[in-house]
Amino acid sequence: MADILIKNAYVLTMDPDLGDLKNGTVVIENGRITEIGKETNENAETIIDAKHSVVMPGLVNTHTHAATTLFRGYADDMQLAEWLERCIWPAEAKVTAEDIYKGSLLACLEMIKSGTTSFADMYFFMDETAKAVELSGLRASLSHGLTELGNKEKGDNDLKEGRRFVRAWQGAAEGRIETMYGPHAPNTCSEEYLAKVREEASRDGARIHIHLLETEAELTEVKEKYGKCSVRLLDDIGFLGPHVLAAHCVWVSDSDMEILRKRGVNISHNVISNMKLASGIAPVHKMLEKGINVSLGTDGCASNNNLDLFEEMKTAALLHKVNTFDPTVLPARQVLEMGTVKGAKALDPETGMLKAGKKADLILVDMRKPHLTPCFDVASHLVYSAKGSDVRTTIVNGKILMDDYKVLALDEQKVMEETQKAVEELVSRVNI
Ligand SMILES: C[C@H]1O[C@@H](n2cnc3c(N)ncnc32)[C@H](O)[C@@H]1O
Ligand SMILES: [Zn+2]
Repeated sequence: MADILIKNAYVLTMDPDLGDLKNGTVVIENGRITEIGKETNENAETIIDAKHSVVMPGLVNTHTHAATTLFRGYADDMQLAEWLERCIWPAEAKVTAEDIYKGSLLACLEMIKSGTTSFADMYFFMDETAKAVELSGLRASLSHGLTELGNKEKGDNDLKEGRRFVRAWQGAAEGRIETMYGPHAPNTCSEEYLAKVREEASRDGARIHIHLLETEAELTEVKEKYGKCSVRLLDDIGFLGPHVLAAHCVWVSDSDMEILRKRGVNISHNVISNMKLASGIAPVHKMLEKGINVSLGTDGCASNNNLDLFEEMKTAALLHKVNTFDPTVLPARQVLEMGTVKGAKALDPETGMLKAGKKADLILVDMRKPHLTPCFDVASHLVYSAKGSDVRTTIVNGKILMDDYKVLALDEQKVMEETQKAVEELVSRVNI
């Protein structure tokens, strides 16, 4: 007998061979999708009637700082450098491991409730985020942020901690946790340091998560220091490859894009964070045209201010249309690909698509809502009309994390109350 049988669903498989199935079924066993089709004779321990719902792959958030839910709305409407240096970093200096645990749990809760089934994170006290991922049931690619900031000793200590974390948690939580190295950015880490991180990562067989050309200031700083931009700098030290996940890539030139394409680098587009911090507009349609793997990220809640990837999909679709004066760029299906298949390609290619053999990371979106009526085209609704709060059921690794709006692994009220309390104490310590 199978574990879960979903029936009477509109199944948006994101598999080009299968397409969408009206009135379809999905069978899940041992954490994987075993069957997809119109009908099945399978019986299952749990049967989900998905009438009036869309079943689709869970969304993949390829760049965030989960625990920064702690700083949601704490410092808005500022320049990135000033925002980091005057507000975020001083606050982060006072944060405890317990705060990070609570902030991460809140992030996991928010992601489960808004249909995100896996995410890539870069932060510190990462054991705490890993514990939150383990408890919540989500899938994640986690890295300890390495910020050298001109201080060799700090760089070495960060690298030591990053290495310890990579080795301690790789494959943990029934294989739901992947660990990565997380050098912060080419303007906060030196060339030698980046080369060292690259070497350590390849020795451990770990992948790398980095911020890349988020701001014009990074472009100028790196050019002044090295006589070339960040992408060339990284390429010249053999840093780039398909094992690299680069967040932002706002200030990339045509020749940078060519390098990123050739090296098979995965890009995380963080459209709302880039808009809020006024970092600029990443040339996403050009990157997609070149065949670069561009997925979506929310960035942290300090610069978004939520983790709702439905908002991210809509905003990405809209911004690139108005930026190019071309309403045909980033159509709904392509944006859905960025939120699912392309994100999965960056984090775990065994997810992101509903297909027999893939890991069972999927969501049910409730279509019986005023703002989703009538329905001509499901893909259009998911990108332009739906919200994270329309997700009614979330399944990761074949386990139901939210069942018809009820989160099973976490006590919602308690998670919110505890984070609120922790933040009040934290803010009284920072005193700015
Ligand atoms: C891992 C480190 O990255 C910082 N951080 C959070 N958001 C951004 C952003 N948009 N750009 C650069 N760094 C950021 C975190 O605050 C932490 O210090
Ligand atoms: Zn970031």
